[in-house]
Amino acid sequence: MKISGKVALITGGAGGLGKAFAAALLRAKAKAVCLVDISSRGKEVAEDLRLQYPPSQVDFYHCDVMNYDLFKGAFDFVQKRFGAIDIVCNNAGMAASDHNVSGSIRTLRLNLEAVYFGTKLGMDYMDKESGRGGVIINVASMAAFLPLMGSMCYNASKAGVVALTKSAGVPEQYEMTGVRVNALCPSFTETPLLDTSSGLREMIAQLPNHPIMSPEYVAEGFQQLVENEELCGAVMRVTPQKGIEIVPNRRKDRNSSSKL
Ligand SMILES: NC(=O)C1=CN([C@@H]2O[C@H](COP(=O)(O)OP(=O)(O)OC[C@H]3O[C@@H](n4cnc5c(N)ncnc54)[C@H](O)[C@@H]3O)[C@@H](O)[C@H]2O)C=CC1
Ligand SMILES: CCCCCC(=O)/C=C/[C@H]1C=CC(=O)[C@@H]1CCCCCCC(=O)O
Repeated sequence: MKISGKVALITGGAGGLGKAFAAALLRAKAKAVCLVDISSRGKEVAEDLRLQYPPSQVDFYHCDVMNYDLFKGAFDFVQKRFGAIDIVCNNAGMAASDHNVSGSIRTLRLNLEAVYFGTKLGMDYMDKESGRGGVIINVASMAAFLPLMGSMCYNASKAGVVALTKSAGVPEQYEMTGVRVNALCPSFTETPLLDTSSGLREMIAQLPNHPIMSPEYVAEGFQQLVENEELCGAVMRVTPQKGIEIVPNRRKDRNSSSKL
């Protein structure tokens, strides 16, 4: 998809990765980006981006995406203000340690349930009948594949996002909706999230060959998932070791001419 002139909604847009994704779209001349976030910091982030990237429009919508009706309100707001939505990024997320039961349950709800809400709403608002097709990027994590000790629900939520995205992005579904759905799986990235678990930075520092990536680098992968029309149901890893790469899709391989 050509980003120029398009309208985007990004959840968790006040945070480290959300702001970098918004900036990438704005550099590519998106018409409008709406940051949807529970934190009122989103207002200043939107203001900052608006000043950096005129004449694109940048707005903030205060919302808890764990509440379906409130989240739907964000879609209505964006559509009314800017016109048909083209790009949805389900990025809002959190982490909690296994000792924290209520935090772990909240992690499952925000990182997985709200991504289901955003995927369903994205399809409802952008499909060929109500909109003009589009693309949904769901932010998972390398934790979907490499379980981090001490955060069972974080890891499970991210594995769930990968499975949900693959299901939403099967070719038969795309034929009906015209909406591509892809997952982005970054490794450790320099954002405020890294400071929410005590001792996490020390743990990362002890991992061999594990520099923390910049949000701008992860945003390069995000932009490829938006732009490349061939990617649907795709899962992208972004790691400091191997860079930006698409995980081989076994379902596609099975349907291809290869007999392996
Ligand atoms: N930073 C990292 O190392 C990695 C992060 N990720 C994922 O990237 C995504 C973005 O995280 P970061 O930018 O790193 O963290 P961040 O903490 O900077 O941003 C997360 C944003 O989500 C918002 N948020 C939290 N609860 C919300 C709710 N109920 N409704 C709406 N917004 C809500 C927060 O206010 C915050 O602005 C998350 O899904 C995270 O799991 C994935 C891999 C690595
Ligand atoms: C190789 C795996 C890369 C995973 C990248 C990622 O998603 C990182 C997320 C971390 C950000 C804040 C966290 O809390 C997340 C990891 C959780 C680590 C385990 C914390 C356990 C504890 O607090 O006791």
